[in-house]
Amino acid sequence: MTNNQAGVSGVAVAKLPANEDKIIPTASDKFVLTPYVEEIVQRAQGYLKAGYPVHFAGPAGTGKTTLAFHVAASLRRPVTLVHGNDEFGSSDLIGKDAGYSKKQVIDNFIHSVVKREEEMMQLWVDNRLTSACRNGDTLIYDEFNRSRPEANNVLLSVLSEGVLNLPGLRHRGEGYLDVHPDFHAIFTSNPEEYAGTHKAQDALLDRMITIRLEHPDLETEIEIVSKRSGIEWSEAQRIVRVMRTLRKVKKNQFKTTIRSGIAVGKVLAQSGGQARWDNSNFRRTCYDLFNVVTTNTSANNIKHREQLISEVIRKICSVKLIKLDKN
Ligand SMILES: Nc1ncnc2c1ncn2[C@@H]1O[C@H](COP(=O)(O)OP(=O)(O)OP(=O)(O)O)[C@@H](O)[C@H]1O
Repeated sequence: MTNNQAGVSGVAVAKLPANEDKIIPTASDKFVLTPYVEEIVQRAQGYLKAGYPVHFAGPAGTGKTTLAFHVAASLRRPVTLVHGNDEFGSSDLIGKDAGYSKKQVIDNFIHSVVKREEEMMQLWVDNRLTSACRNGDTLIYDEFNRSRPEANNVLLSVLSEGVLNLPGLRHRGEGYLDVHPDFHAIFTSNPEEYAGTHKAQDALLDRMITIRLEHPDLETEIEIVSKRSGIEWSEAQRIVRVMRTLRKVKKNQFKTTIRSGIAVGKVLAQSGGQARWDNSNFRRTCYDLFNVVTTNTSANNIKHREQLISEVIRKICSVKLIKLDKN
């Protein structure tokens, strides 16, 4: 990604003007807006309009970040993007002192007298949250629970009182910043992720409205896989039905996500083949993408899981898929 292009997998195309630490998201024709997506978008827009931050929470690949960008684009304000990070301190959000600047005046107006005046000034550099609050931008805080709760504490007064506490600027009489009325915040998190995440403080969750996302409905998944990979709708339908059937096999824990479906579709599009059981390339790609196992899974178990995937592909691909029912 270059400095002038930022985006979420091509869904919301975003531009970053040179010298600006911001993104201007614009609508993209790759974004899929089915009734399922539309309902979520409208709910989020309604909450933001009412002055509440929105939090998209859901498992990996359920479209949280894509939705966050799409909803942010509809606010027509620049977007400040922050990714949660375990190493963040509050200064990574608000800013910090960046040294001193020294001003020296040497007055030699009277020939025999030299007067020297020195002034030291502390230099402060705003970080992303501060500039978003100052300018009324939209903050997207992706995977905010990857940052430690202490780092996120600065958000409490921003979200409830509309005030950003900047202790580092107290000496300049700017210790509190009134948050710009156009400022909005959209958060994302994955409550199922336990590696590298922290439990968000209740006080923060209480200040936002959480929209829980699950895997989208059948129609939406097919549309996304088809549009994002470039394969025919009918081919995407087979891939998605394989994914959705595997998801129901609880014991084997197949974590098939739209992302893996898009990847299977892209490989298929590139090889020019079809999503059929007798296409060994297709079967192999499904094993590689859908059979995600841990390092200590035995070779026997991996084989068994591949057989299961193969059976599901055979079953799905042997029926004529013309009707779209929502299961
Ligand atoms: N409405 C949509 N239109 C088009 N593509 C979408 C849509 N929703 C999701 N996608 C695609 O699905 C994939 C997963 O979406 P996204 O990255 O937003 O999920 P996520 O929930 O943020 O995932 P993670 O938790 O892993 O970061 C991406 O490739 C994205 O482009």
